[in-house]
Amino acid sequence: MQWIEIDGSKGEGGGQILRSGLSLSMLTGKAVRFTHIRAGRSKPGIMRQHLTAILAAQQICAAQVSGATLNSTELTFIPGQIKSGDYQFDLGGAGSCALVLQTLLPALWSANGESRVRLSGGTHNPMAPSTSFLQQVWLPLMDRMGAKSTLLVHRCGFYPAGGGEVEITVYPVKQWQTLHLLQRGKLIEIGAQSLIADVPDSVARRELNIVKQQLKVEESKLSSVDVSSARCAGNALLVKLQFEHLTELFCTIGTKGKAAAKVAQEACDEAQAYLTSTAAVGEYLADQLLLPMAIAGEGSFTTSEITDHLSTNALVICQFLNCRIDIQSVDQRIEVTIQKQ
Ligand SMILES: Nc1ncnc2c1ncn2[C@@H]1O[C@H](COP(=O)(O)OP(=O)(O)OP(=O)(O)O)[C@@H](O)[C@H]1O
Repeated sequence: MQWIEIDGSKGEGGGQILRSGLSLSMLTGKAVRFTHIRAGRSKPGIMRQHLTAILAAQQICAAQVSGATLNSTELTFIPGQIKSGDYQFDLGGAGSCALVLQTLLPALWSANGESRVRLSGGTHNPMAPSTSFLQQVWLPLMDRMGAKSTLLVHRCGFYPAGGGEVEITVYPVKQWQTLHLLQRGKLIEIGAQSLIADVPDSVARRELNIVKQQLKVEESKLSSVDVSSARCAGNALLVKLQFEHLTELFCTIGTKGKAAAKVAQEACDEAQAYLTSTAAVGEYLADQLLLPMAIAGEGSFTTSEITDHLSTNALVICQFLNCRIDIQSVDQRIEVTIQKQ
């Protein structure tokens, strides 16, 4: 058997190397051996969120797996056939539902039939895409690439208790479409939403007022949403920028002891930095577009910087797929081009 060897200490050295490797192993049927998993993190090895992704991937493609335990730094994964169907997975805390879903979706899009996945965990986490980001930014772009799905968030889940409930219906891809996102086009609208769970509405108001002043947002485009059925108190501020060719969303998380003004300032700073650049795609979206574009066989986008996540993900993808990913600086922005070889 031919093995793909992935050294998890390379480049960014985090969980994305493992997740992208799993997605591609399921999709291509190639066996993979991971070593030095998350060696770049202060607590290396497989954490709860990664373990859920591994076990979910194993179930979906009947894989033979060894090393799938918490803190393990090595894993082997021999994929079998992808099966569409109904699945349910639990992150057992506030681990990111979005990251687990992103791991599984490429395989489910390539399955023969429709699938439904229910997942419990965190919906709005720091350092991960929120389910709002998936719903409003990433999945609509996947849709344009021919990969359709419907994501419902039945309950929000915040750190530390989690308990968010999401459900996604995934439809098989008939034909991948090429997507080119070189320009963002004209700004159509800026809006902001503050999600609050057992947090006073005055916190949401303070956040929204800062966004209103700094980003010049109309009052009618601001809203606070009470999501109090969440298992623990929580707050997420979402700033949405809708352009002619795509939507970007910046999400910052409010935690106990963090001032509402700071939560709002972080979101405004991220949005401002993006608005000031001429790139179409923000830094987080950039690394999350690479894999689907490589699966589609072709694609391109502009972004503002070459993050470690972007360059490391490109290396992992090229270990599995016969493609070429060019990342180069052109006119004060970064142009990323993906082509089949
Ligand atoms: N605010 C954000 N909005 C959207 N996506 C985000 C945001 N913050 C981080 N991400 C995305 O989350 C992913 C994080 O990957 P990373 O490998 O760091 O995560 P992880 O598995 O939780 O790992 P680790 O604990 O190893 O850091 C990246 O794809 C990144 O683009």
